[in-house]
Amino acid sequence: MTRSTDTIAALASGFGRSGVAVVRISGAGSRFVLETMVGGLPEPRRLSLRPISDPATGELLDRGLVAWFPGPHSFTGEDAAEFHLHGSRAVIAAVLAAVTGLPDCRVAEPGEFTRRAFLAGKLDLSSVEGLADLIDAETEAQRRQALRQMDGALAQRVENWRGRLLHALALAEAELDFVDEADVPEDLLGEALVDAASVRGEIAVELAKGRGGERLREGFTVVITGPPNAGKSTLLNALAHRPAAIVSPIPGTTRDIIEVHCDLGGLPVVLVDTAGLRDTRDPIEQEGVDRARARAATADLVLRLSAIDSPPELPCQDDAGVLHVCTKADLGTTTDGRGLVISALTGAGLDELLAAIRERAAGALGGGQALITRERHRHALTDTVEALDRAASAAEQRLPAELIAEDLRLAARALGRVTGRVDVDDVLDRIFSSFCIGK
Ligand SMILES: Nc1nc2c(c(=O)[nH]1)N(C=O)[C@@H](CNc1ccc(C(=O)N[C@@H](CCC(=O)O)C(=O)O)cc1)CN2
Ligand SMILES: Nc1nc2c(ncn2[C@@H]2O[C@H](COP(=O)(O)OP(=O)(O)OP(=O)(O)O)[C@@H](O)[C@H]2O)c(=O)[nH]1
Ligand SMILES: [Mg+2]
Repeated sequence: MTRSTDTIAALASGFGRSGVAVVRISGAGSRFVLETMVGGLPEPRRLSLRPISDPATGELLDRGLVAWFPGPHSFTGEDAAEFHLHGSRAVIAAVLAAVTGLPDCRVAEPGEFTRRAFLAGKLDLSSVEGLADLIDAETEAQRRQALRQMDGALAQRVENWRGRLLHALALAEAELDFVDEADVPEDLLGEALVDAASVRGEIAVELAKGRGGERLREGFTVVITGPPNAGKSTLLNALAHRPAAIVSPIPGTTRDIIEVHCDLGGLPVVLVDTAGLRDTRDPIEQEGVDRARARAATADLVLRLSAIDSPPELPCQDDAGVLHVCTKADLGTTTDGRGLVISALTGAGLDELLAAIRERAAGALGGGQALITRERHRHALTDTVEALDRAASAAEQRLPAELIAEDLRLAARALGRVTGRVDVDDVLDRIFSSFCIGK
């Protein structure tokens, strides 16, 4: 049903009512769509105001801006078109129905425009991922990282490494060709191994930088824990600036995990409210407590709350993953050694708490210069380093040059997975299925 030769159409702008909505079309039938719905092809790559009508009935559907992008110089590489419409549900629905009613035209699958752009060689796989991240970016730091990757920062670096490894491989193979001859020009294999070692070193530096790039995509997770009634939900609401969680004086109010995405000075932080930790006979509350413990175990940072008018859980020593917070400061004064002191009621201490979270997040997310932004990249680069290590140890053991060449080949191949030069089929569906429709 979903042929790659079909002409595809989709709403590219957000769903629901908007000022202007963009319907995108790509494929060989784009020309026919324009001829039948706007009476001809407008000037390429310019917006032209045109009446848009239903080809079946001739009824006017909207008066909008229309663009024509003849292939191969389009986003997908195919003939493509756009309708910039008045953004009502009715106009969008009518235009999409009209387009997809034409022969060999259908609604696009999620990510299908970008998939076609990739298959046409317009984007490499890491740029596709960067594009997906750019669409999902919620904060400034995420936008910068995504744009850098979309623009090829990772691809260029990986292609540089791969080119050098392919050169080293060529040297190793040349040595193979020379084995039977008396005068091997130089130590070709030795030179190949020196080059490979320098590539290995550069990749290892990137791998050693930590998971800042991956964390920046996902957000720095801060889990609020503590006994019932400590003021966890109240703190979440105060930091989120909205009543995301129910607050009440009854201990055991929160059961489900509640997540709020925040922008802390450009850094993505996911704040998580959890059930108060206590032993309980209520099976539903117990499930909440179990979930709270599990979530805290995977947090980047745990805020361990205790109210000033209840005994603290000693000791209150902060460590890399835990910050102790004493809540309800407006109710008392004995705060010695109980960590940061706040009152969600008066707002006291909240700025200090936010600064402490931001500082930890900034440390964990790195300087925003990471090349590795996904586990997929980390895997491929780790495989590359392992193959290069095998090549080096084979050389040390004076094993046949064929074996060394084979490991160099495997190393280059692992790098090729990052940009999608090799082994793409298994990752394509995974990457494109995370796209929204119209991209
Ligand atoms: N209206 C509209 N805005 C948009 C997009 C779009 O498709 N439509 N984009 C969609 O993501 C982004 C812009 N990205 C684009 C990337 C390449 C081409 C393109 O036509 N490339 C051709 C020609 C390049 C040129 O002549 O400068 C090519 O690569 O051959 C268009 C948009 C964001 N804004
Ligand atoms: N005076 C004062 N009361 C507070 C403060 N923060 C929370 N409270 C009150 O403490 C009670 C419990 O607050 P919650 O935020 O629901 O506490 P919780 O830790 O989420 O409780 P559970 O969901 O039951 O685990 C509510 O009545 C809040 O209004 C504060 O800073 N000062
Ligand atoms: Mg609560």
